[in-house]
Amino acid sequence: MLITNARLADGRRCDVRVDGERIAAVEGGLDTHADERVLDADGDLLLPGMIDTHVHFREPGYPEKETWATGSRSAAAGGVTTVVDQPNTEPPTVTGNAFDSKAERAADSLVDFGLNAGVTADWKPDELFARPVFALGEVFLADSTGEMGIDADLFATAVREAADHDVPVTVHAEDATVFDGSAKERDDADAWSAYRTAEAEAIAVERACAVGREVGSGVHIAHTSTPEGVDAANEAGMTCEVTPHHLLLSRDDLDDLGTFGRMNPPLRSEERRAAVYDRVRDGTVDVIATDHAPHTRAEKDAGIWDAPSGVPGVETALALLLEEARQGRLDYERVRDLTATNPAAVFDLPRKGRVEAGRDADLVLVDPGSPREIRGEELRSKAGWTPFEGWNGVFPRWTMVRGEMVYERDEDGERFGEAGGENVRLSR
Ligand SMILES: NC(=O)N[C@@H](CC(=O)O)C(=O)O
Ligand SMILES: [Zn+2]
Ligand SMILES: [Zn+2]
Repeated sequence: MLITNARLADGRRCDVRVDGERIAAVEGGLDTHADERVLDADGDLLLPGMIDTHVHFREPGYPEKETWATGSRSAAAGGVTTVVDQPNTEPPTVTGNAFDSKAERAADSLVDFGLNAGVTADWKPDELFARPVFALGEVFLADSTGEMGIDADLFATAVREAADHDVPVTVHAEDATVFDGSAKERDDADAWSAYRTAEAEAIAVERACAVGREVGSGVHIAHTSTPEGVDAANEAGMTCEVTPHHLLLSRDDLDDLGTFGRMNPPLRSEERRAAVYDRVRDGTVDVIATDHAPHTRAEKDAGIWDAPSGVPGVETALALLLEEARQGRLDYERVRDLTATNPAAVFDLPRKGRVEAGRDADLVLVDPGSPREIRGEELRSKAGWTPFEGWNGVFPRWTMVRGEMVYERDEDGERFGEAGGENVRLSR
């Protein structure tokens, strides 16, 4: 297959030859081979597919919230070619059997995937590390959906075990001992942000990084929501990720969002949001990941202390970032690095993350000048809602995973490919 007349994030014009699952060449003026399929990119932007290192696809256990089939369609339509699933399913992914049963469900995935292993008091590290685990994580330092919060001793043990097996660790860093209990008297949506304080994140990030340094290994901080958290991770020499919702939404949006804006860590002040954005723009933040955490409308439509935490996001992340780039607030190379090149480097995926000969043909084509309005009910996630209702997003014309089209949109409508996703820790 030859993709002609593409523009890369760095502005280069080129053709891209795809041979089977891999990129064979990236050059200007490649000649078409006999019988070769030609895809004209019409000068549009060709990016490496997004590697979303943080999704909750909910199987096994909660198929009413999401399945691998629906979650991965949402990913494909959003330009995400690899997803990494988190362990707070039912059963939690803390034993060999639980990992195996999740791997069976993941066979429904349209896109490539990683499967994380979790840590609870009764986890089985030997069983887990004998399997193709993507990372240990998210390791919960405080309770979130699934109530998998653990204590400091178990965390230190877990980081040591992971280092022994050369497996990366990702951390949900909040410290419940510094949550503000006085907020519990309120029942407005902002009470959640008042309760789970910014300080609770900073303290937990520092603690997690200190353990990483002691053990002599890296930890990756999931969904950092404050400039203090980002800076603490960065100063300790660790990596971190930011979600689109912490980048683009703040406590000021909670009047509109209500309990649909409840997530962990919670939305922060407009000042903190803007400071996080600065750190995303200047490269202090390594990765954008969605923490795609679908819950049904019915579940979210509850009081602030009863609604589950989490928002969907795998389909809208890259589209929102490309709209930020269209508006001139980010550049395309930064978007590429945050969504593909950096996650591939941080999590050691040498075949992913770049439009370069030898890498997997995980590719997304977008017309960067043509945004579309986001409508929750049109997204493929079972959630059927989004905190970005009515925002603009620049969505893919097509998405390809290892040379296979998984999503295409044109004047004739939309088409999805077949389930063919592979575990990225196998055979690599
Ligand atoms: N972020 C959330 O608010 N919720 C996540 C869990 C998590 O990532 O902490 C979920 O699984 O629902
Ligand atoms: Zn989390
Ligand atoms: Zn999460």
